[in-house]
Amino acid sequence: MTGKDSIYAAEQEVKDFTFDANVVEVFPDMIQRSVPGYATMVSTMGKLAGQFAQSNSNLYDLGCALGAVTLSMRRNIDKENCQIIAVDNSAPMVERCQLHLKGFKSEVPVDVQLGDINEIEIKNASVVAMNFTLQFIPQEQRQTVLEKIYAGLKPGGVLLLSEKIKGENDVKDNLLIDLHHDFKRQNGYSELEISQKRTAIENIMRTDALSTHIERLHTVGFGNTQVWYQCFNFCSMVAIK
Ligand SMILES: Nc1ncnc2c1ncn2[C@@H]1O[C@H](C[S@+](CC[C@H]([NH3+])C(=O)[O-])CC(=O)[O-])[C@@H](O)[C@H]1O
Ligand SMILES: O=C(O)C(=O)Cc1ccccc1
Repeated sequence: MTGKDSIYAAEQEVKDFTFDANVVEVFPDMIQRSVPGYATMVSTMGKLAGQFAQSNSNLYDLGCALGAVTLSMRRNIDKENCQIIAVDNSAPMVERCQLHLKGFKSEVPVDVQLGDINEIEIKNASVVAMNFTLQFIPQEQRQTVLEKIYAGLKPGGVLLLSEKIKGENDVKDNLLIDLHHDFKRQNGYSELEISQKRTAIENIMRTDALSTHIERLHTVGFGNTQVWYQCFNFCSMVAIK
């Protein structure tokens, strides 16, 4: 069973963060204590998926981790002949996700795939969800990924995108970072855990400003983009084709 995140509790030589078996064990606790509004984002993405799902189409959960968004989307789909394709490039995540999904019954088929977002095909999609995943794609590749998603979406289809964001200048960025660190402290993380985690993700998770995200979504063709959630430096958007 999953446990409490104490990965950075002891002082250590901090290496780049990876989604390995140790992280899988504590992932639900880690994400719940680290991301303000995570449960709200997951449940609302499910509602939006239910609203935008089209009959005879695919719904994608890219960077599915343990499948929280997949489960939330699946609970809300009431259209005929939909299937969910959940993708993650971490083998231990995919393995645990498959196990986890078996615990819930549904009519909607789910295909959990080990794969890289840069390499998978997106086709006949009414909904594509990326809940804190684009941030792990190198910045110079993000537009290409979004172009592929846009091309694979049906007219009226949506991208549901949640991201940790950077403030628009250093003053605003530091204000958001301080509020987020306070949130983590309140959730029981020590100063050492907060600072070692920050070091672990600084090379592998580069955040963009919200304005960069919005401009990029418009550049690839999305006509309507709406931010529907923001708390500190955590944000969720819906982009409609
Ligand atoms: N190139 C890639 N291709 C596929 N997967 C990737 C890639 N890069 C990273 N990942 C995967 O993206 C997920 C990011 S976690 C998403 C939470 C989930 N959406 C949730 O709603 O609970 C967010 C976080 O922990 O910061 C991990 O499982 C990675 O293995
Ligand atoms: O763990 C943290 O403090 C982070 O900021 C990383 C993060 C960002 C978004 C989703 C999950 C974890």
